[in-house]
Amino acid sequence: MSSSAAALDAQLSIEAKYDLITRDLQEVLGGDKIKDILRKGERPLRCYWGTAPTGRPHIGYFVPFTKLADFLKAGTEVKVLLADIHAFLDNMKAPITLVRHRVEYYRLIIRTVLKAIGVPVERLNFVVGSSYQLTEAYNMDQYRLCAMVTEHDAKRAGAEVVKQVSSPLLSSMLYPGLQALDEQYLDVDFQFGGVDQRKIFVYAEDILPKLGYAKRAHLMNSMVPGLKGSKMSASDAGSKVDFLDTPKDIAKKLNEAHCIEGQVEENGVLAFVKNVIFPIERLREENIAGGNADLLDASKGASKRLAADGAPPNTLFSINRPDKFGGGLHYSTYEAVEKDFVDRRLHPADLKQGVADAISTLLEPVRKEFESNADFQKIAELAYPSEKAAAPKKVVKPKNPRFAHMFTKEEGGTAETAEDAQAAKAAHEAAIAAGQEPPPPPKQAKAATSSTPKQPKAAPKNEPSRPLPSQIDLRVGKIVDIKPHPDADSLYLESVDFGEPDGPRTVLSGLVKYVPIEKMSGRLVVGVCNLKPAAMRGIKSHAMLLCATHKSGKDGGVEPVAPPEGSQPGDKLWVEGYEGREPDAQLNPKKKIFETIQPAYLTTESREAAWKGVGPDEDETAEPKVRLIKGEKGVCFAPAGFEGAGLS
Ligand SMILES: N[C@@H](Cc1ccc(O)cc1)C(=O)O
Repeated sequence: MSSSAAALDAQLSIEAKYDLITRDLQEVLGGDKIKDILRKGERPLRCYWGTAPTGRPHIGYFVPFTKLADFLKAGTEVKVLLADIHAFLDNMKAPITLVRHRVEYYRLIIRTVLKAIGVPVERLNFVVGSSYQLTEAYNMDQYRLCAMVTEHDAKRAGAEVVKQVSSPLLSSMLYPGLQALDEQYLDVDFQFGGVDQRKIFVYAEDILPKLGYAKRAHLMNSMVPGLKGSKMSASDAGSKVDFLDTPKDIAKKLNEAHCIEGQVEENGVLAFVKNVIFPIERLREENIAGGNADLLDASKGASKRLAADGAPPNTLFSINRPDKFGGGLHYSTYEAVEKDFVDRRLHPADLKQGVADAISTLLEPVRKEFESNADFQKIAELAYPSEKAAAPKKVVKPKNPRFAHMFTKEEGGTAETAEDAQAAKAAHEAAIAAGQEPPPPPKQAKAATSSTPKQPKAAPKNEPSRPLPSQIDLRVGKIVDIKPHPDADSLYLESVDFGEPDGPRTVLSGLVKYVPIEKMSGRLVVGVCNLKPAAMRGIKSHAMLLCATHKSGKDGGVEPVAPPEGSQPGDKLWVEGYEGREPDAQLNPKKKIFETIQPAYLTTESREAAWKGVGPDEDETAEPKVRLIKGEKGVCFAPAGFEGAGLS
């Protein structure tokens, strides 16, 4: 520890240290344990942050990095785990032959970036997972753990972190257990990670005491949406800004970022300003105030200030706006940026430009280091050899692409109009095709300055070019009346109360073969409420019940999905991560919105209803993520026996 850092650390009160450790976090589990250790003052706190060296790290990593600085400032001993074994346990995200090169690449890039933002790297302790995970003691513990944990619990723990596939490898089930053991073997008081690690953290809290070890505390930062919205992950390239991108690359990616005028929600650019730019600049100020200005020495690889020369005092972030658009802008708080943006005094184009400049400034020393260091370049090439030869696009895997049993000819009788028939057929085909082809890539909105006169096919402004799961209106309904359809043997004719003032809706469902009428009557269901009404054998259906189809196919059974316990008719349901958006009033059949979203509906191994897809705000090559379908009261479930089922 440098003497100035030690001095600062000694000056801080216990509360101040705790506040520093926990500021900006989304969640803290076991904060009391941390306070106890601080209070006793017998030894420094110890923590670790782990990363599995898979894809190239990108600027989303800035978020945990500023926290590492906070931990150090509060006198905590910080380890950075380069979890090499985890990198291939997770569905071979890093091939075993490449993983050691990736470890070196991660080590180098992380160190270089940390230096650039003024984190005292010499105080960090880098540890490679395999350096202790192959010992006899660790392995014996890992077997003991395996003898205590069910497959179900292990899968559940990894659901948000480990890639979810239909036939999971054994390795993916070992992953969370190893991460739990790491806390013991790295001898820490707390583990820090993104809130996506929460299930693994809770699992660790449960399992370590059973193995006779102490339960650790867990600190979680929120998931910052990528520039295109949603979590930034290392394993999907494309739209993410790489730490080694040139200013030109950065400007281009920013230009394509999701940033709608006046809108704060789902705005990846504003989120970046809030979660990265201000914390980094605050760190810079604190380094100066704390007598650690040496960390900001450009000759040692630190980046420049993001406040313009001559900006008013306290400025942390300046936007170099041309005079003709009102001139430079200078901000000392994120709130002020947000306010200007909401009040439309700050235009998206200027914000994007300002953020692109800021990122370029932050990354300049990183690129310089890379360009002047032949070893660094060699490691990058070894770690990511075929990077330039475009990697094959990942395909969204087939996921029971069976479309609604009510709309197809065999199940639902004949559709009445030619248009309905065509829509149903197209829907069916789209559902099947979704298994073979990824959805079309998002179209980039043209910059405001574009000289292209017209783009007839382009999606209107503010509207995503691929459907959003939130466009589907999912609601809790109650079957208040049910009888067989007078003219179609396979259909029930139901009255379903969706809590609407106009009374219940008429709904047709092709469930006669699968669910006895008495089990349907009075049941709470999940309705898809904004499909264009479709007539079948003379009666129009005004919603569709979301149903699970057994993983072996319809012969295995079809059952309506249940809304969360305690739900009321009319309660809204949504796909996790897409809450708070208004669904379309009615889905335009020509846009095939439901048809694109539906094939990615499924149930998890614990029967939770979910959507496993790639949002329009994500890179289309990203791994589809499992996001639960839920409401205020909890998650929607399929009945027993419908694990890993399709939903339609
Ligand atoms: N699970 C972490 C990586 C990690 C691996 C092992 C650990 O002990 C800690 C963290 C991630 O998703 O990036």
